[in-house]
Amino acid sequence: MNVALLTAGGTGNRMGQDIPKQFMAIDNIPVIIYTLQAFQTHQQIDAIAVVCLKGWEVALQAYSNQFNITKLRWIFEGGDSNQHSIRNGLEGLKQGGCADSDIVLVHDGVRPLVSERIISENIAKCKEFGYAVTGMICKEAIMQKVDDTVKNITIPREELVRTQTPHTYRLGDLIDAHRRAEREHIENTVASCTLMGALGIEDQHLVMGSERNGLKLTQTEDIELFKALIHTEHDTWLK
Ligand SMILES: Nc1ccn([C@@H]2O[C@H](COP(=O)(O)OP(=O)(O)OP(=O)(O)O)[C@@H](O)[C@H]2O)c(=O)n1
Ligand SMILES: C[C@](O)(CO)[C@H](O)COP(=O)(O)O
Repeated sequence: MNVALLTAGGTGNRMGQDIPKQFMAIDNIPVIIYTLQAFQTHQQIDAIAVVCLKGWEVALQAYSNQFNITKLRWIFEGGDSNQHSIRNGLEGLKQGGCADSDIVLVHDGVRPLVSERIISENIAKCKEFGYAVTGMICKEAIMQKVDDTVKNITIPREELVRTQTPHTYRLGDLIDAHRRAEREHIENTVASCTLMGALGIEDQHLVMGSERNGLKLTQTEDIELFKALIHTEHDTWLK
C-alpha cells in the first residue's frame, strides 16, 4: 500500500494570520484541501493520513467531506515540532494497521503544488532503492552568512540540493529511524531526510522536484504567488 502522510500540525507563526495557514481559504478552498487533492487524484495513492494541529481535527474532517477527499483514512494529533508530528503520524499508521513494507510519502500540508510526476517518481525510487527525497539542484551562487558578511563555501552548487517534499520510505524503516532518534535524543531535525542523514543513512535517492513544488506557503507573499499560479492554470481540478 502507498500512503501519503501530510503534516498539518504547525501554527504558521511566520504567516502571521489569525488562523493556521493550512486552513486559510484561497478562492474559498482551504490550503490543506489543495494538497490533499493532489494525493486524492493520484492513482497509486491508496490512503491518506494527516497529522493535524490540535483543535482543528473536526474542521479538517468537515472540509474533507465537503471536498470529497475519500482517501483520507486517518487524522492524528500533531506534536510540538515537525519531527514530533511525523513521529505521531508514523506511530498512528502502525497502530492503524499499516505494514512495515508499506510506502509512506511524508509531505508538507502547505506545499500544495506537488505534481503527479513527483509523486510517481517518489514511489518508484522508494520501491527500487528504499529511500527517496525530492529536491532541486541549486542554480544560484551559494555563500555562507557570517554575521553580516557572506563568504565562499567549498561545496560546488551542483552538489547542493534544496530539499522539498515528499520524503518517501518504507514505514518500518522510517519508524525505526524516528524511534532511534528519540532514544538518542536527536531532536528537531527539520525533515525526515535530515533525520535519516543524522542517523547515517547515505543512499537517499533524489527525485527532481520543481519550482512549483518549491512553493511552501510560509509567508504572506507566498499566498500571492500561489494565487497567481492557480489563476493562470487551465487544467486545474477547480475548473
Ligand atoms: N509542530 C509542527 C510544525 C510543523 N508542521 C507542519 O510541517 C509543515 C512545514 O512546516 P512550516 O512551514 O514550518 O509550518 P509551521 O511550523 O506551521 O510554520 P511557522 O514555523 O511559521 O510557525 C507544515 O505543513 C506544518 O503544518 C507540523 O506538522 N507540526
Ligand atoms: C520539510 C521541508 O519542507 C523540506 O524542505 C523543510 O525542511 C521544512 O522546514 P520548516 O522550517 O519546517 O519550514
